[in-house]
Amino acid sequence: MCKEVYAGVNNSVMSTVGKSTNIVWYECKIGKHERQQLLKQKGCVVWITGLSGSGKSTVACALSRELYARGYLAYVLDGDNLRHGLNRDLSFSAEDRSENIRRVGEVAKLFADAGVICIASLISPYRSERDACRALVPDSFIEVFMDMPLELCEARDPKGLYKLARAGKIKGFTGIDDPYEAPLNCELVIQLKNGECSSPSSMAEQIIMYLDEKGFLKA
Ligand SMILES: Nc1ncnc2c1ncn2[C@@H]1O[C@H](COP(=O)(O)OS(=O)(=O)O)[C@@H](OP(=O)(O)O)[C@H]1O
Ligand SMILES: Nc1ncnc2c1ncn2[C@@H]1O[C@H](COP(=O)(O)OP(=O)(O)O)[C@@H](O)[C@H]1O
Repeated sequence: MCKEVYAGVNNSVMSTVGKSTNIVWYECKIGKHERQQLLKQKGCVVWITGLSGSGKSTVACALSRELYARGYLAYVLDGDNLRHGLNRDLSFSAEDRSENIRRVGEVAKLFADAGVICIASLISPYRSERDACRALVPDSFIEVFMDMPLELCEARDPKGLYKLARAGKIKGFTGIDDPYEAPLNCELVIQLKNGECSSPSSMAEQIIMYLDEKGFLKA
């Protein structure tokens, strides 16, 4: 929340934002537009949501690779990886997951402002928090739902976490004893076709086609 308080010296607008008082936004001469011209692309956020094991990290990296091969700059913000650093203080409680999503949304916004195609891949189980991230970059948020059945994710179980959750050794595991709220109005849904999972590169291609159609792959 930003509350304008008063005009300080040089008529600069002093604000209170969250717990910060008396702060002033500093505008740089080189902005998003200039950076986009340099990179010949539009900064945006591709937000990949879905259950653990649904293929978020795989498609995020495939997308980053395919974009790189075509000369576009992308950067992956992966939930698991960010929990090794920026978000290492957060657990999997509802409150901490919300804070996790909020922080990743803010970081993604910075990357988009830098002109980069930011690919955020995290479970992000709550609709309202994903919507809040969308509201940070309203015209450049592409929500991608990895709509894979729980049974498939659980059968994959690459880290053995579902097994532990079923055995009661992990409490509050998404899809088992913690909620996942599927998107209602997302830009892209990636699903099984005739019961088969497409290859990561064809999923990446589906996203690239969308980015191209919407004009993100030109300045
Ligand atoms: N309780 C519980 N529930 C879900 N996931 C768990 C949990 N504990 C650990 N993990 C591992 O953490 C990864 C998810 O982290 P995220 O930051 O993406 O989660 S969230 O968006 O805050 O819900 C997730 O990685 P992915 O499998 O890549 O999704 C899991 O490996
Ligand atoms: N399109 C795909 N086809 C087949 N296997 C896949 C595909 N995408 C992911 N996988 C496999 O599924 C497992 C989970 O993928 P991962 O990307 O780690 O999911 P998430 O990041 O959602 O947890 C991995 O073993 C991965 O190799």
